[in-house]
Amino acid sequence: MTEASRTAKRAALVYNPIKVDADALRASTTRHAQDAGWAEPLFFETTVEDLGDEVAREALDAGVDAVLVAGGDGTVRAVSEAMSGSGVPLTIVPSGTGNLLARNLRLPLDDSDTMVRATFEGETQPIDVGFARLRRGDGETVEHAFVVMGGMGLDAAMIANTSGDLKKKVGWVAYVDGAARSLVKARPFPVMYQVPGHRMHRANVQSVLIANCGSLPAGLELIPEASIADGELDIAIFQPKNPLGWLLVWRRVAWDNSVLRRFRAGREILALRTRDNSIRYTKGTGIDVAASAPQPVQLDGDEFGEATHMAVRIAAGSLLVAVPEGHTSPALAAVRAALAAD
Ligand SMILES: Nc1ncnc2c1ncn2[C@@H]1O[C@H](COP(=O)(O)OP(=O)(O)OP(=O)(O)O)[C@@H](O)[C@H]1O
Repeated sequence: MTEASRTAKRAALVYNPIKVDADALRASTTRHAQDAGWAEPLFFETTVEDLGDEVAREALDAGVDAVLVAGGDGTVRAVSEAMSGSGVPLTIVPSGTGNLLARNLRLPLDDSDTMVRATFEGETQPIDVGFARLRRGDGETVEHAFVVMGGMGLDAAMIANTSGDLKKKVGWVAYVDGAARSLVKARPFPVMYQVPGHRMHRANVQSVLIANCGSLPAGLELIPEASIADGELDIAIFQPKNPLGWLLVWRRVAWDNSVLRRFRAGREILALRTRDNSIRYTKGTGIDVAASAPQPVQLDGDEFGEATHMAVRIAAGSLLVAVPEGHTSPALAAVRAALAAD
């Protein structure tokens, strides 16, 4: 090893081999690393057993200066979990059907070369990461991160009921099919929930959704105010009274939030609808939700089994993401403004 290669910076690429063109991505990472004077990159593949968190920790232990992740939302979630708090920047190379984090950061979705280059020449921005500690029915606890959103109840059941084959064919539209099948069995369940600094509530809910950012594919805005860098989580408590109530929820999610909000007249219509309390929004640095019976949980669109208790906290600004030079998005612009004001 030469003196130069010992002191040069090094990147690691973590990728899901069933989701990406591995040869092309490795070649592009090597080429951009060389151009920037960095050492030969390290390459790690995810496996069915390790969705990416273990190899990302291996890369961090090897002392890398940057990590790139290429895969679907599950891979991005797992790698972000390992990288949170490390101070090492993460580049998201969009590769799945959802690309939820990349969409929320308004990153280019079809230009992996630009994202790879951002690792070596771009800028970094801190974003928040959510952590959900789940207590299982048998008392066991596990903690996992989410970068986009987590939830307990119907939203998780909907994901569990979504066929993988259909998702491959039609992408996120498949969740509508999952939702339809879950709705047939949907029963509200009683929970106690508390946001730090607020009183405890008791409610019959169909779903509790906790968002770090608010955009879903197809232009749906689930929690439009959710910002990925405000140090707070946006929480939606779904309390439809009956299956028809879900039509109201979907109307609000798909129509009100995505369409009406863009127009002033639309915003006036929205204001008139606040009496319909099928969704209650709140905000906080976390939430504790206790259910009387185990309920399904999802994190960033992947099933995480059932839990009786979910304690969610935010690790504010704990993940550094690489963005192309000069890149901005509403969420990142807000962070820059806040940093400039300090
Ligand atoms: N080496 C591998 N061989 C086979 N399957 C793998 C391998 N590595 C990961 N997987 C599988 O890939 C899935 C994770 O995929 P990933 O999150 O990258 O995409 P996705 O869930 O389809 O995301 P999206 O919803 O964005 O398309 C897991 O089911 C995991 O078991």
